[in-house]
Amino acid sequence: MEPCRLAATELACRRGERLLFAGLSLALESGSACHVTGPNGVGKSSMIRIMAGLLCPLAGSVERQGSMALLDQNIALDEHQPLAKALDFWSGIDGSATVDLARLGLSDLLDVPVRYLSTGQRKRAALARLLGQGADIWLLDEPLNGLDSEAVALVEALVAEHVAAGGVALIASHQPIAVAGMSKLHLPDFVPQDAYA
Ligand SMILES: Nc1ncnc2c1ncn2[C@@H]1O[C@H](COP(=O)(O)OP(=O)(O)OP(=O)(O)O)[C@@H](O)[C@H]1O
Repeated sequence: MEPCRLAATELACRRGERLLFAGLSLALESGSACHVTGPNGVGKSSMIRIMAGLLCPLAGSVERQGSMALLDQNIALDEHQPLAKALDFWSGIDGSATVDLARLGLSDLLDVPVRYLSTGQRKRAALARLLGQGADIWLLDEPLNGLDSEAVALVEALVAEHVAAGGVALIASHQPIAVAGMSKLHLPDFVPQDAYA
């Protein structure tokens, strides 16, 4: 994997009338991961979307070096297609990264239409999409939602492997996630609202 980097400098984010965070900085170099924590509504998903370039910050900047993949609640798979076909559509676009569908527990589900997949199965399918992209930088928004304990351990292993291979991972999750060496960024519950008045 080529060296990659994801950094934010002095980010601020406002949603509606509320300033969610301000003065937020971080720098993730190749081979590092960060767990963004904080209670519901503090702005974890908003931060991930800013890092992905999908949401404009109120202030600050983001630096990205390397290809990026985003895993969130939208799995972007055709609900009407069997899982194999829905995944094939993207592998035709993403390229040739090989995905071990058996490891993800998807081998027996390939002929099932995406709309019939359970919550955890959908998340596993989203992980297949993530791995298929072969991206340097992973942005994961609540990747453990809906997963059983075995699948949680699998996600932890996948992140550890990605980081060991020189990738970067930024993970927003209110659940504990065990990856050796991963840093933590706790978004504050209280932010003075007059900082950018
Ligand atoms: N499009 C929007 N317009 C206005 N406010 C929004 C919008 N999207 C989100 N918000 C608000 O921004 C705040 C932060 O939302 P966000 O989803 O980033 O939080 P979160 O920390 O990821 O929460 P959770 O742990 O519940 O997933 C919430 O109060 C939410 O209502």
